[in-house]
Amino acid sequence: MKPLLIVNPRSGGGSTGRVFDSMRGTIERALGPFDVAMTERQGHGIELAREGALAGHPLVIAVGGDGTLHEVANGLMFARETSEMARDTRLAMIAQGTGGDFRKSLGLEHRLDKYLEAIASGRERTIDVGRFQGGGKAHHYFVNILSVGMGGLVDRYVAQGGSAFGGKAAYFGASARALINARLGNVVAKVTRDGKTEERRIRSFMIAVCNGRYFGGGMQVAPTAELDDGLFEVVALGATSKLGFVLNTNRIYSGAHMRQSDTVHLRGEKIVFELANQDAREMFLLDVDGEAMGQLPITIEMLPKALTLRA
Ligand SMILES: Nc1ncnc2c1ncn2[C@@H]1O[C@H](COP(=O)(O)OP(=O)(O)OP(=O)(O)O)[C@@H](O)[C@H]1O
Repeated sequence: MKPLLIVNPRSGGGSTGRVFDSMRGTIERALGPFDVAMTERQGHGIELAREGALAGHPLVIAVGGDGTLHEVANGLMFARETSEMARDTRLAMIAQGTGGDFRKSLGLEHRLDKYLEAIASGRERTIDVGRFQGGGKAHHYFVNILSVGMGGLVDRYVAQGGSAFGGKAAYFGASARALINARLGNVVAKVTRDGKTEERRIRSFMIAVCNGRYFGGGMQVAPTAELDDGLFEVVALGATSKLGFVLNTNRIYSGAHMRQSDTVHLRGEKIVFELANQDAREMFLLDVDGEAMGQLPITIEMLPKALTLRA
C-alpha cells in the first residue's frame, strides 16, 4: 500500500494549500506514488490518520505544522488501541508550519529535499509519547510538549482570532492579551520517577512537561530533553510578577532560564497536576503541542518508544 500524505492546507498561514500541487512531482520522485487526504477542519487529521493506519498504510506523512503532526500522531495512537496491525504504521513529517518546534526537537533541517531524503532513507527513530487525561475529556496523546498556564491562554486567544492580520500579528496580539489576563497558578505537582512520587507546590505562570525541547516557535524550554529516554522533563519558570515572567520568558530562547535559581526542573515518567487556587482555573490553561486543550487537573503518563518515525 502507498504512503498516505495528510495535508493541512491551512498550515503555514495557508501557504501549504497554495504550494502543495507544485510539491507533488518532487515528492513522487523521492517516494514513488502516494495517496493524499486534505484536512477540512480542526481535528480531521486525527480521523484521517486513524483510518489510514487501520486501512494498512505503512507510512503516514503529516504535511503541515506542529498541530497537524500532533493530530496525525494521535490518529496513529488511537488506531493502535483497536488494531495490532496499526502498530506497524510509521509516522513522518514534511513540516510546513510557521513554528516548527517538533522538527527542531528532531534536529531536522527545514527543506523539502531533506525531509524527503530522511523519509526515503528508511532511517527509523522510535520516540516516546505522552498520554494524558484531564479537563473532563477523553484521553489524548502528545509528542512534543504539554504546558499549563499562559501558553494555553495564548492558544485560546489565537483560536478566537479576530486579528485582521493573521499569522505573527495574531500571535502577538493574543500574547499581549494573555499577559494582561494571565493568573499565577498554584499547582500541586506529583512527579513519579522509578516508582517514587515526589509532591511539590509550584507557583508559576507556566509549567511545561517536555518530551521534546522546543515550544512557542523556537523557545528551548527543555534543552536537555530527549525524545526517547522514557522520561518527561518538567520545567517551571520562576517569577511571580508578570514583568519577571516576561524577562524569564526571553531567557528561554537561549536556554539561560535553566541557570536561574527560581526555575523548577524535575524528571519523571508520571506527572499529576492539580490547581490549588481554583479561581485561576479559567486562565491557567493547557497547551498541548501548540493547541488549546482545556484545564487542570491532568494526569500524564509516559509511553516509552511508542511511535516509530521515519526522520
Ligand atoms: N481545513 C482546515 N481548516 C481550518 N483549520 C484546519 C484545517 N485543517 C487543519 N486545521 C487546523 O489548523 C491548525 C493549525 O495547523 P498547524 O499547526 O499544522 O499549522 P501552523 O499553525 O501553520 O503550524 P505551527 O503550529 O507549526 O506554527 C490545527 O489546529 C489544525 O487542526
